[in-house]
Amino acid sequence: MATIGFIGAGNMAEAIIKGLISKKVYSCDEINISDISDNRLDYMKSAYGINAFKYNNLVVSSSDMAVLAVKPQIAGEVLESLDDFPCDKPVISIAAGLKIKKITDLLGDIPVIRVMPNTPALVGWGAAGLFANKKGEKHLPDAQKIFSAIGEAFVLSSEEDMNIVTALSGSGPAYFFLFMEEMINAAVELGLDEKTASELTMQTALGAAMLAKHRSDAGEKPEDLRRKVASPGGTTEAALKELENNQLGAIVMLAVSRAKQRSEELSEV
Ligand SMILES: NC(=O)C1=CN([C@@H]2O[C@H](COP(=O)(O)OP(=O)(O)OC[C@H]3O[C@@H](n4cnc5c(N)ncnc54)[C@H](OP(=O)(O)O)[C@@H]3O)[C@@H](O)[C@H]2O)C=CC1
Ligand SMILES: O=C(O)[C@@H]1CCC=N1
Repeated sequence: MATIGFIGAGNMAEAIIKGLISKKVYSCDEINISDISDNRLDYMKSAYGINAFKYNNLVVSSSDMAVLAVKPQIAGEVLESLDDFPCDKPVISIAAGLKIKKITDLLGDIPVIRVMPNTPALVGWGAAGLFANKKGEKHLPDAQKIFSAIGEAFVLSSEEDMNIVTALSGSGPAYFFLFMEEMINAAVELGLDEKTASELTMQTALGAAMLAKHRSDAGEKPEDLRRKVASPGGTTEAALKELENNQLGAIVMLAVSRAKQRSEELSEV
């Protein structure tokens, strides 16, 4: 699929790039990156055999599609520094909170596709929300192809929804990792060795996610599956009561709302 260039080659760009190479969506020589850090460029070049550039402008001019993958706080200054941006070159922005309007204010009336990916893209299990401006709509199939190759891609009906998607699936992997960390800690504190605790936790998380995904086709929801684990008067019921009594639902609501609010705040920087 022609060439793709990443402005900023950090954690999320690496997850996408590794996914794209392993799924053969792009070959290594069709992927360009730029980054402020020479060490990072050297690492990415040697790890993936892709083309590394010191200057963001060179990545734009060498690529058919540009992916903006720097932190939202510096996205404005990075965009301002891109000279004479071609009016027909599509930009995929993965920066949390960064609105399409800010991008077109700085680069002109160009095709823009906002995407909120997540790091499981690294292993082909990403989840991404996409929204394009009018000019970007014709590039949406290409963007969907890219993000479906490394997971699942969902086109959103409004740009506003991007803040919720950011709080849900963009940040979401971290919530599950924290839950896994806490499960491992609990098992270790109760006397299990760390390796066994860690492997059992990971396999359980994977199994639960796979089961939920498979059974959703048959109309079964996570709450139905939860009930099948919790035998009346059994161990799971005892544990779930503790989670409920300690307001797990309210804590999750608070966390996801705060992430959404932070995404909205990042639109203002
Ligand atoms: N991490 C995640 O799970 C997700 C992140 N995102 C979004 O992806 C974007 C990148 O996040 P993430 O990969 O985590 O962040 P990182 O900090 O890991 O990556 C950003 C990279 O850009 C580099 N950089 C800094 N300034 C410039 C510049 N002027 N020109 C070119 N490169 C520069 C940084 O270098 P240095 O570190 O030296 O400053 C760093 O290597 C963010 O906008 C974030 O909102 C979206 C979904 C999920
Ligand atoms: O934490 C962040 O701001 C980024 C966006 C979603 C995941 N990581």
